[in-house]
Amino acid sequence: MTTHILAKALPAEVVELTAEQMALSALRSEIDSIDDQILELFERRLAIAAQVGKAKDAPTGPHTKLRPDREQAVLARLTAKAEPENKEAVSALWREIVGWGLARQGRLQVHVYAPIDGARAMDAARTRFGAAADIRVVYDAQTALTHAAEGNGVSVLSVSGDDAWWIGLRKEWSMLSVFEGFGPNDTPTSLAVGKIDPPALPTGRRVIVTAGGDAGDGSGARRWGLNTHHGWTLALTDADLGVGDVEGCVGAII
Ligand SMILES: O=C(O)C(=O)C[C@]1(C(=O)O)C=C[C@@H](O)C=C1
Repeated sequence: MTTHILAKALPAEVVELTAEQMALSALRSEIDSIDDQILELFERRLAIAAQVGKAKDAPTGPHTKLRPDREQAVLARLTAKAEPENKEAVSALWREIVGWGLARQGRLQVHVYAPIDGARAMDAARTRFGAAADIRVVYDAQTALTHAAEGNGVSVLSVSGDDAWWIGLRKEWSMLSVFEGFGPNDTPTSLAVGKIDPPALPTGRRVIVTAGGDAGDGSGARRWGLNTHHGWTLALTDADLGVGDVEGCVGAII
C-alpha cells in the first residue's frame, strides 16, 4: 500500500515593509527601468559604430580608425549640455562609450613607452582610451613608434626620458602625428602618436619639433617648451600651423 503524503500549503509569510524599504524598492525599480533603456541605446550605438567603421575608409593604406577630432566634438557637445556637477562623470563615461564604439571597428592596440614614470603614463593611457583598449608596456621607443607606424594602433611615449624619439617625427617617423598629451596642467610629460589623417587631429595647441628652437612663433603666439636635445626643441604653440609644414608642426593636442 502506497502512502500519499500531501504537501500542506504553508501560510503565506506576511512581510511588513517599512516606508523606507518601499521607497528604496521603488527607486531601485526606477533604476532597473533606466538601465534597460540605457542598455538598449548603448547596444544600438555599438551597432552604429560598427557601421561607421565600414563607411570610414582610410585615406591611404592602413590608418587607425581612431578619430580624435570626432571624439573631441562628441565629448565637448555632451559636457557642454551636462549639469555642472555631472560634467566630470559625463566626460569619463563617454570616453568609455566611445572607446567601446571604436573597439567595434577593431580593438585599439596601445603601446606605452615610459621608462621614468610608467605607472602614470599607463594610467593616463587607460583613462584616455578606456577599458576597451588593449594596452601594453614596451621598453624602447622604436618598438612603440614602429607599432604606431604600422597603422593598426597608437602609442604613448614619455618625453622626459633620455631617448629624444620625438626628433624622429621630423625624419623617419614623419607619417606619425601627435594627437594627445598627458601630464599636469599645460605641460604634457607623455604624448600619444598615431597614423592619424591630419584633418582628424583635434583642434588645439600645435606640437612642433624645431631645429634651433626658434621657428613656429613668428606670429608672437604663446609657446610651451617641453624638451630640448642636441639643438632640437619639442614645444607646443598656439600658432595655427599645418602638420608637415616648414614650421615643424608634427601634430595637435587639446
Ligand atoms: O565617428 C566615428 O568615426 C566613429 O568611429 C564613432 C566613434 C564613436 O563611438 O563616437 C568611435 C571612434 C572614433 O574615434 C570616433 C567616434
